[in-house]
Amino acid sequence: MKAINPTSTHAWKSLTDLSEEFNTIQIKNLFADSDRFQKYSIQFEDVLVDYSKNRVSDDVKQQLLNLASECGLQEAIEAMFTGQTINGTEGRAVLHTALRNRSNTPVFVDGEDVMPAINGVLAQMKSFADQIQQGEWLGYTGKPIKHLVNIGIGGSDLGPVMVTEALKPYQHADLSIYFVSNVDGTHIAETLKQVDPETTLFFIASKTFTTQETMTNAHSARRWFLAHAQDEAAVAKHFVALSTNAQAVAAFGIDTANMFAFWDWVGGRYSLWSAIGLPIACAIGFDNFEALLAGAHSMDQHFRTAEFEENIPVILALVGLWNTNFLGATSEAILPYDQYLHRFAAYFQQGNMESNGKYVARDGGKVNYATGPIIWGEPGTNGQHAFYQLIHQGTHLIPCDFIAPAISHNPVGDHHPKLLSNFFAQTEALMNGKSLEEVKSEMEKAGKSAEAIEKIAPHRVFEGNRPTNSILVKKITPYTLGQLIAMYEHKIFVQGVIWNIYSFDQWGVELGKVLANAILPELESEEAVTSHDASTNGLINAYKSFRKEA
Ligand SMILES: O=P(O)(O)OC[C@H]1O[C@H](O)[C@H](O)[C@@H](O)[C@@H]1O
Repeated sequence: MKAINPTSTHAWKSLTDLSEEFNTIQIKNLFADSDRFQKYSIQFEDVLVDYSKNRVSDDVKQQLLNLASECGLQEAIEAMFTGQTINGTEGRAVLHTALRNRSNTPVFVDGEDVMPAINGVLAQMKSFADQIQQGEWLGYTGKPIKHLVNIGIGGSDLGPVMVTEALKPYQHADLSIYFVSNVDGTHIAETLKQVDPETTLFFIASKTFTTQETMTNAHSARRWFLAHAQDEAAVAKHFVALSTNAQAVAAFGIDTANMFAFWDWVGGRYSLWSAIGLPIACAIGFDNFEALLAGAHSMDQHFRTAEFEENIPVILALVGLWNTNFLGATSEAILPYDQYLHRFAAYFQQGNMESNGKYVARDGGKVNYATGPIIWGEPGTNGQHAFYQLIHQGTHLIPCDFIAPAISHNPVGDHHPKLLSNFFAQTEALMNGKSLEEVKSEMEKAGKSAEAIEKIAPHRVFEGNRPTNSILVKKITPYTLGQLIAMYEHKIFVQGVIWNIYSFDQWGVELGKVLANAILPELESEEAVTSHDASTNGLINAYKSFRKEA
């Protein structure tokens, strides 16, 4: 992959020039072009992406496309899909696309086709998920499994949580699923209260099988289980491992026959397509899991082959980059108008921020431009009654992605048209705003006094001109969800390429882990510590003093 400082490109300079004009240009005025919606929206199968409500013109778009070319995007895409070592700091390929490569064409890593191994694990997953779904996998007292408990954190938690929540309408009626991630004992304790050891299956999900939180929760679950089962041999019926680390799995006491493998070229936050997806397959059935893979594969094909100007992930990435690097946005909100997608923003908080939250460029120098934005969001309409105030009238520019299905899984009364009317209205309001004149005339019509109008009217003005993308899908199915996830994954990839950073490592999470391991033994004794700065010493010593009253 080329290592190019994007600010040194011709396109970056042109975009900088254009940004002066586009910092003040009114999006609503751009709609004087009656073809704008057609020109600035892309439909791929049942996914429609409308980016017309952005401060984007043909010139801006052309320069953004030039930027992508100057930064070697096409070569970078091919490098990823063909298994080249694009994770430069860990010396690894990045092949979540191979996990869902339904065309089954060979994909080589170091001269070896990875598809047979992927297909082997998928077959193992299918056989296991079928047994769970059909009530054939029995617990130590001969009863079928009813409760699925995934123990994992980060990429070994967020994907399966988000997907199983998003696809709840597809979940087997006799199965319930729980997720334990936090090392806070409350998480495992409250979960274990809800399940029955005779009918519970634990998935110990960890790429490394060394993560402190997961191992601590896994040991607690094992102790709890053995307190009931009183038989080590029963563990094999109730614990499976999803990992790349067979040695650590065996050391934990899980038979490697009950291990579902994946590989170091699967990043944690891109791993739901791998064995990490086993709880998904068990909850919604393997056919639906395969449909999820197929949806992602279709988006992969689109991303790899569509011209950049008609390429959804490329366009979303470029528009996001324009907002971040040229129009001053520092965050992006993901706002699904679908209750089932309530963990979607949280999922991409990790996906995006752990991938592109980096200030070190590929050559080891410090970047001189903004990289990954802060990602946040909640489902509409809840967010409207919480934080939209700031999006409409705050001092920060917050580009928003609105996501909604046209068809609801729960067509109750007029809920869905009401939900969607809010989606459409918000994007319109964010763009159009409301002028002082409009507010004044409304207040006059409502019979307000001149004095009241003078005082209140400015507070009721909306500047508007807030950029939004609208992503409308026909229905949230396993297939379209797979498409949406892959769409955002590739958006993140494209931005990382242009920002000239390594999107597939996460060194920034290490320091805190190391320091916590140093502090843990210091918490054992009651003696005051003096080994840190005054604040850290003070906090540790206050903790030791408070806990005496426990
Ligand atoms: O799957 P594991 O090895 O347990 O890792 C779980 C998570 O923890 C790490 O600290 C990383 O920040 C994440 O990228 C990863 O997904």
